[in-house]
Amino acid sequence: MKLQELLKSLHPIVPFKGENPEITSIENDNRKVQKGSLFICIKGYTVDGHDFAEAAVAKGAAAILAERPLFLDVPVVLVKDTTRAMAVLADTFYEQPTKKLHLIGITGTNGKTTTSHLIEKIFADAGEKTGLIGTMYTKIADRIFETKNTTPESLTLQKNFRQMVDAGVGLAVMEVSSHALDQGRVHGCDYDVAVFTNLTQDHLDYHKTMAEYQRAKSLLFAQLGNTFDNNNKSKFAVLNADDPASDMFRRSTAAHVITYGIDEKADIQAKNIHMTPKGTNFDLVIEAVSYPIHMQFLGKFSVYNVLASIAAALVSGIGINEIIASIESVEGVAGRFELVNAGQDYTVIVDYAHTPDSLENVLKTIQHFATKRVFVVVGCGGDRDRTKRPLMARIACSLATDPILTSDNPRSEDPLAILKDMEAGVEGESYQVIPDRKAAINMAVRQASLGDVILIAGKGHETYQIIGDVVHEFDDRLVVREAIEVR
Ligand SMILES: CC(=O)N[C@H]1[C@@H](OP(=O)(O)OP(=O)(O)OC[C@H]2O[C@@H](n3ccc(=O)[nH]c3=O)[C@H](O)[C@@H]2O)O[C@H](CO)[C@@H](O)[C@@H]1O[C@H](C)C(=O)N[C@@H](C)C(=O)N[C@H](CCC(=O)O)C(=O)O
Ligand SMILES: Nc1ncnc2c1ncn2[C@@H]1O[C@H](COP(=O)(O)OP(=O)(O)OP(=O)(O)O)[C@@H](O)[C@H]1O
Ligand SMILES: N[C@H](CCC[C@H](N)C(=O)O)C(=O)O
Ligand SMILES: [Mg+2]
Repeated sequence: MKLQELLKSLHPIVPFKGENPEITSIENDNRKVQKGSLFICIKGYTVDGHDFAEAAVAKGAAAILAERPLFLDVPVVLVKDTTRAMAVLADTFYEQPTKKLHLIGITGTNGKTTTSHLIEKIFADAGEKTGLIGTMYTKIADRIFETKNTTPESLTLQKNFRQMVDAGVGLAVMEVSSHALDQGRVHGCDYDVAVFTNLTQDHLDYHKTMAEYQRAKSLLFAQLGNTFDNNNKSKFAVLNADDPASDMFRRSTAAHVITYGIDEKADIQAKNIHMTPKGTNFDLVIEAVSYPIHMQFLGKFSVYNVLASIAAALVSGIGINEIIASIESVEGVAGRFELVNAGQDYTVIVDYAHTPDSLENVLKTIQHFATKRVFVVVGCGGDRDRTKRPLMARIACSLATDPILTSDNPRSEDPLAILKDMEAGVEGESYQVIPDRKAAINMAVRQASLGDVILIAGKGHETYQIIGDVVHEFDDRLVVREAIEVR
């Protein structure tokens, strides 16, 4: 595509003039630039992309998009906000791929990864080629890629959507983080369905207040559009009737609103929830018709994820019986309430609970079936919301008999300082502090006996531990398995 044609999509008040090279790709990382690339300079939180423009030209960049004048041998196009412009250009360059996909976005503090996997499974079982973007990976039909962020920036996102369209994908489901909404990473995404899971404390390091965090989440619903029929497709907001934040999201959107819930009246409702050691049974009630559901997950929080998935699939036109069959066949999602069985006579669960609410939910679920001691091995991530640390420690101490406070991903912080922050919430309580995560897991395994439960919380599917700048191999599931085997 020619540079001038690409730039038209920015709708400048005065048209850009000058040279008109062929643009072969768009990049915002100089290390990925090839001959003919348009290099976009982004002023980041860590470094300023403008500082890499010269290196980009040396690698063959044909043009530069910047926020300030740069004196280089290729055309330099100036805009006020390169991040915003990048979303527009990416959408144009990749030929508006989201218009060709049925796109479902999921936001909320907890449950996004789980719900996105459930939705993906329902569509796959219905015979659709699927794509998924989220915390664990990006999946494009049968190919899986590792991802750095839960929601990538606009350039990567639109490129992935284009690859999905080219691979014949019909349904794309993605997690939409509050950071992504705040930073405009999803500008240009033409969502058909937006799903809200729940809003509880997390990420206050970034958003500062819960009101700001909620405002960021509300953008997904506001950005569903203001028309009722877009190419004859209706847009839907799927909201959690039991979460007070839904009211603001309902008021933020022109889309049709479908609610799901347990306690409050909702369009899609779960009643008579009954938990067994093997799963959860409930009655799904939709417009006075009741369907018995036997799912293999545990916990009230899992019922919410299932209801949200059912709602998203229903408004997308999948039949209720197909949806139920699919949901009932799901065994679980990696690292979410994942059982580790290595022949031991006590229960071991690895779970990704890294917020106060998720830790509380998981421990309360365990309390439903635990008859003896409950060990919890838990830490808090470094360079993340500090205010959740004492809360998580308090929850661990009040809902487990044997709390062991340890490290999660300390990142650039001192692990002992993070533990001090946690301990501030549990003065006078009885707990152990073992900063080394492996030693903490070993301790739980050494002390557990017949009928006890060990919950290893916070890292779920993660296969690494970040200490300082170093990413060490670390998988809770493998570490605990080894501990059980050598005991
Ligand atoms: C605070 C934040 O959101 N940071 C994101 C941001 O990084 P940044 O602003 O520091 O980027 P930077 O390193 O300064 O780079 C600026 C520019 O220079 C370019 N550059 C940089 C180096 C170089 O050698 N050459 C070069 O061209 C970069 O490509 C970039 O265009 O842009 C990066 C690229 O998109 C993101 O990967 C990065 O996420 C970091 C890793 C992060 O930790 N983000 C977290 C807070 C986050 O976004 N989390 C949410 C999920 C949370 C949840 O729901 O639990 C998520 O969606 O992942
Ligand atoms: N609906 C829910 N409500 C509360 N807690 C939940 C819910 N679903 C899952 N959890 C808990 O939260 C943890 C994380 O779940 P999941 O990975 O699905 O959430 P997420 O929103 O994708 O998280 P992240 O923002 O880190 O990507 C689970 O391991 C479980 O402990
Ligand atoms: N997406 C979350 C993941 C947290 C996982 C936990 N293990 C940690 O490192 O804090 C975040 O970046 O805040
Ligand atoms: Mg996730």
